[in-house]
Amino acid sequence: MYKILTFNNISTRGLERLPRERFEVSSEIQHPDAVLLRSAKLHDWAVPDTLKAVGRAGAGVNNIPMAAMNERGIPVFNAPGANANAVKELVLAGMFLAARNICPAWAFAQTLEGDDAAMNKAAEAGKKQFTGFELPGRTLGVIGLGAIGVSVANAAAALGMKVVGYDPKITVRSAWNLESGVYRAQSVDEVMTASDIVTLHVPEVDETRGMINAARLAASREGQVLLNFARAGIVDDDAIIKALDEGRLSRYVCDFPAAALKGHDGVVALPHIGASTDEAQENCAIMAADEVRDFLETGNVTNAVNFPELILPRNAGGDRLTVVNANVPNMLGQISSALAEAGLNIDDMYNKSQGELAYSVADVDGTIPPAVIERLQGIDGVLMVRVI
Ligand SMILES: NC(=O)c1ccc[n+]([C@@H]2O[C@H](COP(=O)([O-])OP(=O)(O)OC[C@H]3O[C@@H](n4cnc5c(N)ncnc54)[C@H](O)[C@@H]3O)[C@@H](O)[C@H]2O)c1
Ligand SMILES: O=C(O)CC[C@@H](O)C(=O)O
Repeated sequence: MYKILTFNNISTRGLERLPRERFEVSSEIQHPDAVLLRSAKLHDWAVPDTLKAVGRAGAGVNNIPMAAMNERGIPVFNAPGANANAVKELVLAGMFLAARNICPAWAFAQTLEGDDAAMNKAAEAGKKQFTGFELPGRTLGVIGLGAIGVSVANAAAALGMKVVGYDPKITVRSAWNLESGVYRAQSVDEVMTASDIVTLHVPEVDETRGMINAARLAASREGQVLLNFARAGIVDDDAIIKALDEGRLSRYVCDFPAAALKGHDGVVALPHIGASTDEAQENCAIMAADEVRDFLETGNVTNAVNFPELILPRNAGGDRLTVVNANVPNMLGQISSALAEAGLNIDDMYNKSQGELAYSVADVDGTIPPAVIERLQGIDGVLMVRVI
């Protein structure tokens, strides 16, 4: 029986993928084999020795202590693209909100008083302050052309916008999916100066933290609208307020309320609802649950951000050994020697590496004795050993 600890509300459609006869799933489990979570922050969590996998029912993994997971040889699975449509739709809503001054116009309408005639008269008199602009012909800058960025870029192109995109590590898949008319910028600065509206779709990592800062905003196109449905840390909130006050930015629409932003007329801050649709929550939960289940039951890896993709069809017969180790020389030799010395033959084996980690799955022709497991665990650089 595998034990799965949940940290957030995970859609029941996802939890149903973990059959109760083989998986115990609860938010109060001790000694979990795996966790499923959304945005809960695990940085201060004492990682239990029993943990073998993390399933993030979403895209971003900045709430997970990746270094600690790598040190223990624990894969972190996520759900790439599973909430991209939900975020794209909210980004489009954000563009329309900003272009048509919908939030202040709505706030104004709520202040109207009197009978219908008086309200109508005041509405007609006041509406000129909310004159906006239309999107066709305007330039949208998209920073980060992954699942969400590509989806937003294509939708904006379909609305008649010019689109400028920047992503130095764009994948072949994203490049294939991207509208051919999207102009490829060479830098963040180029996007900032070329665009009427800029939208951010990068992960929060060291390289992107504080990416939109005072210098970049000072050089941006005057009156720009900035949309941030990626992560709070990518943007310097104090610099945003200054840019709004100076008119460099006309509106900042984001998914991340913060003290520095509160109460400013130019800010529309939503409560991190980019992925909050039934469809996205189900897609993410199903994908993460399937990935974690497959890893626990077969050792196969799909969509782990820190592990190589590895799928080895099960060779019927003996045990399956999985080993995670530091990506250094002579590990495979030591692993196969330990098996050979115990008289075990390897029927099938697959080894791959990614970054600092290497992962091996081997099907052997018998039962792996506890002494061999202990020996494997004792090899310098071996981080995790499992027999399935
Ligand atoms: N508001 C929400 O609820 C919500 C929902 C989903 C995702 N997100 C955030 O959006 C981010 C993007 O999601 P996604 O599904 O598109 O992820 P993704 O991995 O498909 O795409 C991210 C893209 O950013 C690019 N990138 C990385 N560093 C870059 C840099 N310095 N400059 C330009 N591009 C860079 C990558 O090459 C990649 O193509 C997530 O990491 C997450 O933080 C927020
Ligand atoms: O689970 C959520 O609601 C948010 C998820 C989102 O931030 C993500 O990175 O996928």
